[in-house]
Amino acid sequence: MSTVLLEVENLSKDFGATRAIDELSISLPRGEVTSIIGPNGAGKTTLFNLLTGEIAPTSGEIRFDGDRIDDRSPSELARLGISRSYQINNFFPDLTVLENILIATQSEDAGFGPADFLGSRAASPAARERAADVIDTVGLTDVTDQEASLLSHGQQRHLEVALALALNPELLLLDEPTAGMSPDTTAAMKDLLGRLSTEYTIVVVEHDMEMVMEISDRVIVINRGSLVASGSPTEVKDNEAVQRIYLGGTTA
Ligand SMILES: Nc1ncnc2c1ncn2[C@@H]1O[C@H](COP(=O)(O)OP(=O)(O)OP(=O)(O)O)[C@@H](O)[C@H]1O
Repeated sequence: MSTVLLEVENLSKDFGATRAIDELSISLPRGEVTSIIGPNGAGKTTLFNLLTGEIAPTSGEIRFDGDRIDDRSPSELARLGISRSYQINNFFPDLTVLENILIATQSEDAGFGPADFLGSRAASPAARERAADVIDTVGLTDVTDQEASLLSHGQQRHLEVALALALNPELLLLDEPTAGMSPDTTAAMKDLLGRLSTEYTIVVVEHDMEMVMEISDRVIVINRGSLVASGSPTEVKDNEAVQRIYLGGTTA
């Protein structure tokens, strides 16, 4: 088994005259936590959307476990073992935590949507067990039967991660998991990512530099769609080109 799980080679993405990703090549080892950082407009969200199949590249290749995936849809990628969390709320607000997770678990079957959901009691014992595991992992067991809309902001962000975990991924892509969180809930998310890092390969786009430095095995810095630096948090922090980009500032 190769140590490299995800490879990006000469990847470019143009939006009209804007080149958002410019001949980018990176490779992500299996089992590591990689954070992607860069200043506003650097191309982080575009790269994330390319990795998750939301948009197609203009040129270049993305490979997962050796196979090309740059022409695959998000649901095909989910079946291959790549799942993502969203910055925006991606759950059904009127359904409970358990019901949301059960829908995500079953949505691996093509075309399955909330209208096909017969209720949590109709779910198979295996699906219920998987859902309970995922809910326990993210620390939402106490609110299993609460409507998602009634959860706190921090709990809703944890539910977003749980939805990605419900698909049983190998690679977990997290889009700003601590966006808008208080220091307490940020600490809870940091704990969760620490626990998940023993089981999954994780890619995070994150603005909270303290968190990036704490949770990452590797940090990839991009600017204007190109690679600026890649290495351990300390290597990247000490890199002159990185320091120039951030002009001594501490936020992404
Ligand atoms: N759908 C689009 N249409 C046109 N231009 C786009 C589109 N999406 C992104 N861009 C442009 O591509 C470049 C990279 O944007 P992107 O959102 O990927 O950066 P980012 O690093 O995620 O920024 P931020 O930290 O501000 O979210 C920017 O110049 C942006 O204006």
